[in-house]
Amino acid sequence: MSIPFYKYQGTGNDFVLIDDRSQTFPVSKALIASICHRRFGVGSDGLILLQNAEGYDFKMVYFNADGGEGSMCGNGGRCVVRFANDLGLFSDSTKFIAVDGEHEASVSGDTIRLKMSNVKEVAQYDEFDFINTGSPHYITYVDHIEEVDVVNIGSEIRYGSVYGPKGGTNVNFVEVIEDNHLSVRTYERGVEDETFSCGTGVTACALSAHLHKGWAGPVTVETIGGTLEVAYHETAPGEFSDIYLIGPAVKVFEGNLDI
Ligand SMILES: N[C@H](CCC[C@H](N)C(=O)O)C(=O)O
Repeated sequence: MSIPFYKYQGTGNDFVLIDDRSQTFPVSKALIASICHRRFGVGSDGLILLQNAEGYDFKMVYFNADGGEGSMCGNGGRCVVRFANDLGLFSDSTKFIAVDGEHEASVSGDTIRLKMSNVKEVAQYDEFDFINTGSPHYITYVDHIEEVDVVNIGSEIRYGSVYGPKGGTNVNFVEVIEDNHLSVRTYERGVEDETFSCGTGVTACALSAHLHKGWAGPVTVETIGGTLEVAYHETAPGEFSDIYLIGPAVKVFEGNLDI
């Protein structure tokens, strides 16, 4: 069977997108992992099905590269918004549903502005912060981000005794560049590697930095794959609404999967 697919990337976080409005894609962990595999498949950090949903322009169903159904993906969200726009499902602004609830987004040129779920709780510890921005994020601050062994330290924390048994966590390393400006590198669970950018992670780091530094935002965040911006409103100490993840998302190529 031959299934058309589209490859998109947002700041180097790349995804296979499938128009599954007919809901005929044969979801299986092994199949999705093989499509995402960088040697045997198309190669991507995840796979997203665009499906119909009543009352919304579309539904986003996200899978990590290991084939497991993931929690929210911020860069994938921006890519599926661009995909829906390319398919003609909306013109400037959209409302869609994902695993963590409803999202609004708008498209302006190359830039996608995606509204993220509200954050009601930030856990702060001596060594790190923990924030769920649709996906779980461990956040720790470093002085020289280019020297961090992201894969080894990240996987120790992801599989460690605190978060391992709870389903794991994504692990972010943050260097403060100047006021309202960060550099972030992320170990992503489900990919089990460093990715070029992680949208929910970048969002969590911006909120964490706001609490540490008292910045007004928006916060500009450098990732390996490019620059993102996070705007937010702190409604009460450690509670945020109107959180927006802003940055580019583009189509790279399209083809057919022989499965
Ligand atoms: N790349 C994604 C995160 C995917 C979430 C996933 N790695 C997990 O928590 O299972 C992002 O841009 O937000």
